[in-house]
Amino acid sequence: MDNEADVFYRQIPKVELHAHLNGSVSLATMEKLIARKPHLNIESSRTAIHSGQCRTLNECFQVFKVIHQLVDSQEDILMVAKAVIEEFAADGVKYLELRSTPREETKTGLSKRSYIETVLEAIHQCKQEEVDIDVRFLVSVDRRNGHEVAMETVKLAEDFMLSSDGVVVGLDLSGDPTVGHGKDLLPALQRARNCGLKLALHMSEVPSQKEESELLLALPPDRIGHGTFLHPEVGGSDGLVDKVCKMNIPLELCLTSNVKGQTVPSYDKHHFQYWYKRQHPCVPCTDDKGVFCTDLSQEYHLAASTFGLNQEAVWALSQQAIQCSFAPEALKQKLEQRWDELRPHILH
Ligand SMILES: CC(C)=CCNc1ncnc2c1ncn2[C@@H]1O[C@H](COP(=O)(O)O)[C@@H](O)[C@H]1O
Ligand SMILES: [Zn+2]
Repeated sequence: MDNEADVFYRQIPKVELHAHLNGSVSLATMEKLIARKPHLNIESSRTAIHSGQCRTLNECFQVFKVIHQLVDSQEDILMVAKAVIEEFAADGVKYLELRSTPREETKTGLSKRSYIETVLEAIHQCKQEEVDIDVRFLVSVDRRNGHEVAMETVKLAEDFMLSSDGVVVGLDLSGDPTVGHGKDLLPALQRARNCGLKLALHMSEVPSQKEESELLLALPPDRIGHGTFLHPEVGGSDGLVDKVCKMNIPLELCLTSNVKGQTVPSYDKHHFQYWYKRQHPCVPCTDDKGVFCTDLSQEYHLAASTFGLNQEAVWALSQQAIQCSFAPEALKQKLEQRWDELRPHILH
């Protein structure tokens, strides 16, 4: 990618709505963690998928297991979360919704509650240090862990929504899409929705989740992660597409993640095209910038170069993401203003 274009994508203000904390850990931070835990004997090549490499979905999920071994104490989480926030800010991200699955680790005394508290502390410290980014947090439910854990996580998210000064805004449903069924998690997701948590749900990330997607759409979610197999050309249906369009549910689209995870065969076949052509709200996101060796500027650059978007269109894409966020109205307005002020300096 040439330099001049690179500068443009880095300069434009951006909104990141789909970033898993432990998948976003950079190589530099990973090396610090590895140095802290030499006994684990983990090589940094095992925690990322480099350019040109592709892995099966199953292999990708193994990577998270390795990372979780390296990030298992409050000290680790604080370091990782601060670094991730600072890196997004350095990439020109002005508003970030970070998501993570609360975990407990008996050997380090980590509880699910202290896990969330530590992420919130990292967000707080970045604010105090005047890192130029607004951060909100989504609590993740790992679909693999079933109904009971999901319900427990929702209750925790509810508590923090009420006590975190508006930092905890929603719930994410994620985890290996080939494991578990969304129908078992409906009561927990319904409860989250009823108490005012926003829902960002991974949906149709793999084929043959049509029935599950129907059920999840009935909630309905406030945003959809991936939605790779929703449309009829790839085994979804017009019915699913109609619902998503009628309810105007934004899609979080992660090009590199889908290509490296091999759910999409190549960039030009990415479903960004399908939805963008329909003028449906599409938000480019990184998913796991550490694991997939990308950043948000690169994702915008890829979308633009693959689908022929000019600078105006790229700007509109990044601005549209503000309205797709779970930020309160006042913050959305502040961000819109920021975009308007920056525009004449960046767009020529
Ligand atoms: C394997 C692959 C292609 C990944 C991209 N697609 C994904 N689909 C579903 N869940 C995900 C994905 N990437 C990350 N996650 C979730 O995020 C977790 C890592 O971040 P965290 O520990 O929640 O902070 C993973 O264990 C998984 O539960
Ligand atoms: Zn994801």
